[in-house]
Amino acid sequence: MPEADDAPVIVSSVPGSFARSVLAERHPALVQQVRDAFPWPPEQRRALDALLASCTEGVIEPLGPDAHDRDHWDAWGSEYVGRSWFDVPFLWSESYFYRRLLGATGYFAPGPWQGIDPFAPFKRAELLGSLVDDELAALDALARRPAGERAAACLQGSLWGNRADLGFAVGTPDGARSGSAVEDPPPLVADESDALWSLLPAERSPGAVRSVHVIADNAGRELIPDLVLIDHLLTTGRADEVVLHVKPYPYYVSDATTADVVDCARRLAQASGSAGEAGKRLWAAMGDGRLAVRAHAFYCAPFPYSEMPADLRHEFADAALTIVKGDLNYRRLVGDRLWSPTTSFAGRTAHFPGPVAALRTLKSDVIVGLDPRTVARLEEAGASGRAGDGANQAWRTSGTHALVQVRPQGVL
Ligand SMILES: O=P(O)(O)OC[C@H]1O[C@](O)(CO)[C@@H](O)[C@@H]1O
Repeated sequence: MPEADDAPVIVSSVPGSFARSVLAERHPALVQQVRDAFPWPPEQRRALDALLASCTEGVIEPLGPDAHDRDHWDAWGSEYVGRSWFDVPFLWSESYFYRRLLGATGYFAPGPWQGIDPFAPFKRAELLGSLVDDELAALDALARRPAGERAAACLQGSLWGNRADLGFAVGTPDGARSGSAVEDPPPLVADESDALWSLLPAERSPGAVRSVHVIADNAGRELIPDLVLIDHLLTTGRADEVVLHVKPYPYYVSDATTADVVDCARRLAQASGSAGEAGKRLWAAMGDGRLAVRAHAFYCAPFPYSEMPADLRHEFADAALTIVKGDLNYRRLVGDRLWSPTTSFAGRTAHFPGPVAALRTLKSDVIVGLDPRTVARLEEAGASGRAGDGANQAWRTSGTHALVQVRPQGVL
């Protein structure tokens, strides 16, 4: 696989590819699930049916003339209009699919369905589920452990929370996957946790305010451990303030919006024991500005982070560290291309305006920053960890593996 900047952009037209399966199987299944999840009026049902036909057999059509963001999407990809969804960059077609799905449900248009999150029933079921109760109760035992162990556990919880996303469950044979309560996770394929902590020492002399940014991924069982990690950073003095970046509208099924942050903070604050204490601290931190939420329009744009606008660049440049969560953010961070897995992570993230860490379980073909022995071991073992199971690339997409990769500023 190529290492140069001209590594092939991932498209969905390659038979048997992961990207093809997302468009051919996952998107139609999702349209059906959203259609069934609400008593939509006829107009929305017709629009969802039209989207289903378009994304499976049709071509990309422009947004309607009244769409508030028509100009944006014209600028972002008018050259794709009239082409098959499968033939354009995977990152673009997925992003546009979610934009169209929300358009079909009336999310953007003035009227009674405006602002209704079509994925809310799935998010709500997860947040109210007993798995969250178990994960919150586990925080009591964590509170009794030494500081170093607590830090490591908070980081692991946030990392493996990425395995619990709902979009990933759509179309999988078992319908859902285990999440942050991973019993016995395999070793990380890259573990630069020490470098991450070294950027945020707890002991330090008084000085400038230290900001940490977290680019969130999924709500629910991922965002709760993210918030626990944020609480840990704030209470241990590793961060003076945290900025949590979320999506400006529902996206990729379970991606967190501001409403989801509030729901998760409330779920924590209403829990008993250590979880409740953390929740109340987080609630207070949001109230006094030590925990701020941002929902920049760029987070739903179909582009890599190398193309982020100047105002976001400016924010990250001043951060002690930006933690980038999840698979989609990883694709946007390093570029949605078929890189050689040994391509340098520092090189691929050199565009990022400040120290950056990726916490991600592997759910797509994009991967960089591995050492050759790890690649050989993964390709030998396939997805399951059993040698010779015949699925030697599945480790990239199965969500069973995870990584912590860090680029401290200035290391290229
Ligand atoms: O929630 P995450 O970790 O960003 O994962 C979402 C992943 O799901 C997919 O969209 C497939 O549906 C991947 O392409 C994407 O990267």
